[in-house]
Amino acid sequence: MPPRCHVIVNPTSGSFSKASLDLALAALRETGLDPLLLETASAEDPARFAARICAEEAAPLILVMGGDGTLNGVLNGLRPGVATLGVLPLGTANVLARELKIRSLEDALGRIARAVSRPISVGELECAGVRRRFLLMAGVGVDGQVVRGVRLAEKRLLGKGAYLLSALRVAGGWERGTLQVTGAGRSVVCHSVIVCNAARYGGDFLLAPEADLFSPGFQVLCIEGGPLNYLKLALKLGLKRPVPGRFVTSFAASEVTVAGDKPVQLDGDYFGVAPLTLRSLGGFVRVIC
Ligand SMILES: Nc1ncnc2c1ncn2[C@@H]1O[C@H](COP(=O)(O)OP(=O)(O)OP(=O)(O)O)[C@@H](O)[C@H]1O
Repeated sequence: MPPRCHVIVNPTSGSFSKASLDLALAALRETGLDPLLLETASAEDPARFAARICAEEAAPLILVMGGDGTLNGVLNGLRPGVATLGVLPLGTANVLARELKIRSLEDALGRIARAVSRPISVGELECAGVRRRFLLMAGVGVDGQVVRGVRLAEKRLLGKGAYLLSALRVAGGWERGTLQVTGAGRSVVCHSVIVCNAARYGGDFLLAPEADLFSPGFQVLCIEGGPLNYLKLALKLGLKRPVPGRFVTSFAASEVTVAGDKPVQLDGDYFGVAPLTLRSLGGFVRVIC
């Protein structure tokens, strides 16, 4: 019997199409795999499906067709060190796929056929007794506010443009409070913090080149100041220039606490409100790369 793989598909993700799904299933069968399709019907399904698969199989291969939010859901249903994940990017930003330098669906299918995988580290957030894992980044402050303010209808219509609209609304009602970020013997008072488990952010923008999915630990970027500083930061990222050091304090840490009461985003989806603690979990899951 051909080896089984589970294909968790989010039909609501940014660039999903029935044609892509059919192409992927046919390619997987051609590779000699037996794909079992699990189509999500709600935002809770990715984690539920992953938990069920890990309860039933010792070393499952789970392929995720969707974006970073669906991958985050799957990550949160996994048992540590058990599964191998494959990414079939059909989301809006597809940051994990970009981080793994996956260029297209066809490229992703080629990598699954070659079956080379490596363990990656992930992050775990703890907030008011709730734990949630993340693959890419946790943002507290302005980017949490921007993600919270994204309207679904605008995202469907404009894709990434919906984040720009939300950012304009955030700039219009600027909030001046501070956060206290503590980790690796440092304590920084700032306006926002982005704790990076991966180097890229929001697409192909290289925010934290020192952060490495394949090594434990985070790169912590503490941002000070008002809207002008965030605009400068966005322009530098857009122009592929290094992040400015004058108002961004950057350090490496494997555990970070954030005190303050600002909105939090995890892997591009809204989570809730700080305070919180973030920990790096080394070698949590293998990923096809
Ligand atoms: N069937 C579904 N109905 C509604 N929401 C879903 C469904 N399946 C998954 N979701 C949730 O939708 C959110 C967005 O999905 P996903 O990340 O796949 O697409 P995206 O937002 O277009 O891509 P990216 O995150 O890469 O920008 C995730 O939080 C995911 O858990």
